[in-house]
Amino acid sequence: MTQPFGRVIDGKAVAAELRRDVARDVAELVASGCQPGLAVILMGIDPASQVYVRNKAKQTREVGMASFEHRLPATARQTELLSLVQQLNNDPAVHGILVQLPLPGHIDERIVLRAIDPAKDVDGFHPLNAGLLAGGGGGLVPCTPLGSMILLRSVRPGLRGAHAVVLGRSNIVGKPIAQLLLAADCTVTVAHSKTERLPDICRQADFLIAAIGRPEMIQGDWIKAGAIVIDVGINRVPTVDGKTRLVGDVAFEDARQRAFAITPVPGGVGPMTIACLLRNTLQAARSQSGGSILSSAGKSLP
Ligand SMILES: Nc1nc(=O)c2c([nH]1)NC[C@@H]1CN(c3ccc(C(=O)N[C@@H](CCC(=O)O)C(=O)O)cc3)C=[N+]21
Repeated sequence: MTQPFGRVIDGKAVAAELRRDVARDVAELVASGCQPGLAVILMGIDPASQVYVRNKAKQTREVGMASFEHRLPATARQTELLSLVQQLNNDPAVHGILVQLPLPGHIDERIVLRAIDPAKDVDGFHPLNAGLLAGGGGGLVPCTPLGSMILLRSVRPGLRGAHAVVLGRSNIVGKPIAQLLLAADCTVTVAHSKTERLPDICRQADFLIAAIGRPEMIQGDWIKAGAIVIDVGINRVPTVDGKTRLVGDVAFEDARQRAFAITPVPGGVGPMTIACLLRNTLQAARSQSGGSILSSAGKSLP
């Protein structure tokens, strides 16, 4: 018998399945003479970024894509970074470009993200892709929001009419997730650090998407009975024995008691982010080896 509450959503397994699908399609594309390629630019030595880049390069090769890594010192000038982006924009072997965030303080992130060819913008951060998402689809969708939607749909295929509460309003996660939920006919509330009576708003959520970056801030009694909780937070916190461990934005064990289903950290949204990056690279390679970036316009969002 399946349990009515406390189901843990296995992001690792769903991500592995998605990567298998991507690998199969990559093989097909390679057979037709195009190997998808993903280039990552890492500037400086942010620890979270290091983990991500390591996992990503390995998985890129595992699905049969070419992986290109470019490292710049934290002190490199913005013009140097921009000319590298330009070089990758013009490189036909590169179908996807990812500039690791955060960037050092002397770099204007907005200028850099706007310099990436929107057709190669596999993070989906370019304003053209953000605009296409707001307009209902057709561009490249940010990976973490895409992965969160796939996990949500893995336990609740029909999302229509449900009240989704998104905690966080970043351009990278909160806003694009809100757009995807709206496109799926949810009623969407976007809450953030200045929101008043946050626990009460959370208690109204059929779907609670936590993307605020505060370790275990969301308490068990903020969760509506039977809600689905997607925890996007990846926070490294110290343990008693002097090591560190990863926790989400949600107090997992307490929330699990009340939720219908919940994503763990690690092993939830994180692995989906990388799998979706590969999916986006495949999509980008396809449109560059044939159609335009708008060729999938009208195609339904996840
Ligand atoms: N342009 C850009 N795009 C990004 O998508 C991006 C970025 N910059 N900068 C850094 C953050 C961080 N990020 C992670 C993705 C997956 C895991 C992941 O797979 N985490 C594993 C655990 C890994 C571990 O054990 O440390 C998990 O949650 O199960 C972690 C972190 C993407 N980021």
